[in-house]
Amino acid sequence: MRAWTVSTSAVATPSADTRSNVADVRCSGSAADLPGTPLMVAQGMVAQAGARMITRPRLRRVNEHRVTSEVGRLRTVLLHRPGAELKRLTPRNSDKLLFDAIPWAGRAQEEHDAFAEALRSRGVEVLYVVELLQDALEYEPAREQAIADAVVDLRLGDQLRRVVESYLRDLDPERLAHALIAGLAHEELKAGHGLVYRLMDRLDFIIDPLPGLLFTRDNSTWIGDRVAVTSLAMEARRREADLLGLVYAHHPRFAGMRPIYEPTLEHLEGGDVLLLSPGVIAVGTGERTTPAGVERLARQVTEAGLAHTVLAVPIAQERATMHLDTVCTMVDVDTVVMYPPVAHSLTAWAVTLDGGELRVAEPRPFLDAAAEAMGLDRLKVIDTGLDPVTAEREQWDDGNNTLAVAPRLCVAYERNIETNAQLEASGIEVIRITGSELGTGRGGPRCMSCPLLRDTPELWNTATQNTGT
Ligand SMILES: NC(=[NH2+])NCCC[C@H](N)C(=O)O
Repeated sequence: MRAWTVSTSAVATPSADTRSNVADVRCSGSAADLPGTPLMVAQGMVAQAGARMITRPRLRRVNEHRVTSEVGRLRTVLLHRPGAELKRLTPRNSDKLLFDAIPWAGRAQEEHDAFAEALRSRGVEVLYVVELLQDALEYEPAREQAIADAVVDLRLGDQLRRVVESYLRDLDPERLAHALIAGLAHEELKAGHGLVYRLMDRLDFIIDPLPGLLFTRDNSTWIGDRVAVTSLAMEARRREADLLGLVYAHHPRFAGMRPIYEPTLEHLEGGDVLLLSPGVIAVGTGERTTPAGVERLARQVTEAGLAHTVLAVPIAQERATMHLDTVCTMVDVDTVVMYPPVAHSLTAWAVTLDGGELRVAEPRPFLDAAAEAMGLDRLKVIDTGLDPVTAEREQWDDGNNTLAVAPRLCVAYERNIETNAQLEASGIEVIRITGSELGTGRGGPRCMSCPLLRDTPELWNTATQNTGT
């Protein structure tokens, strides 16, 4: 990774308006290959997130975000600390909001803080969605877009829509971000008269909460130096991508970056997207990502030179395997951990760009197709060797959903005792975190994290293949 140093004298002075705190400065130090590249510099701000004071990051270079693999040393990650939206979950709405149980919100926050701390203690910069969103909402066009997205719901009708719009317009960025994420309950809006408001169930929401935002992997995912703002398949999660889209479009940290995918395109979720190696992407297709979504992504990334091969990997259309990363994650440059029943039965259809057209190869075993595209003799599988019942239980509890912090170092839920023991027996260091409450949403460390910057591992730094960067 390049070491950038920035003249601190160029950092703008603090003020409430993010825009006024953005300044162009010049690189110094080891930036000889990019002389005079402009830096976007946002001043350090302090924000209240829950009960904790968080200092916002200060310096960012345009396009300082880049992810070319699953396992390169993790430098920057985007998380969402679960908040009031978890307290909206009830037995009546949890199915629709895609949670399998009602989480104890305070404990979930503690678990999440420990997750973030485990990453920080390994030198990872942790960003929070809510802070980036609040910053973005300082901009009038971002506010307008956010409000328009929130009231598009046809359930509202014209009259109530106008009331909600004017309610949201009166909120400052912090409270607006809160309403967009935690939702707006019927009782919170004193809309008084009006047919829709009066006929609505008192326990219903005018703006639905977004508990799924916890799983930042799904609503946006980075490929090289571009972000894919995804097209979420489940109604309950669609607005998440709108919020991430706002962040990437309006936050100065991402100025100049054009997304490679958008929520208006065919369904594609980040949990299905695995960056096997620079230039090679596996994309699961099942309950969430559609074949059309894989085809669209393949076109976008091959035409942009971000990848040379996209492997379409069909997975069972079931809740237990909603994304490819529920059954397979990478723990080293040439090693995956996989749910045993699928390890040798998954297939892959290799898609490449040939004379402007997408060419689709005949399906082959996933492990073979992946190894070939990655230029490896073989892709190693950590065979957890578990009996079928333990394997099924631990898969359900996201045992295969690890987050690599570096090659052979990953974060995993502690409860998956057998899977973690097998990982360690194979030479993978495991950072264990508790997830009894976080896991009620059916997602593990990989689902709860969106890497923004990883080093490219040594193996591929020297490789001659198309790196897509
Ligand atoms: N990448 C993942 N596996 N994400 C898990 C998402 C879980 C979430 N409750 C959903 O159903 O959408």
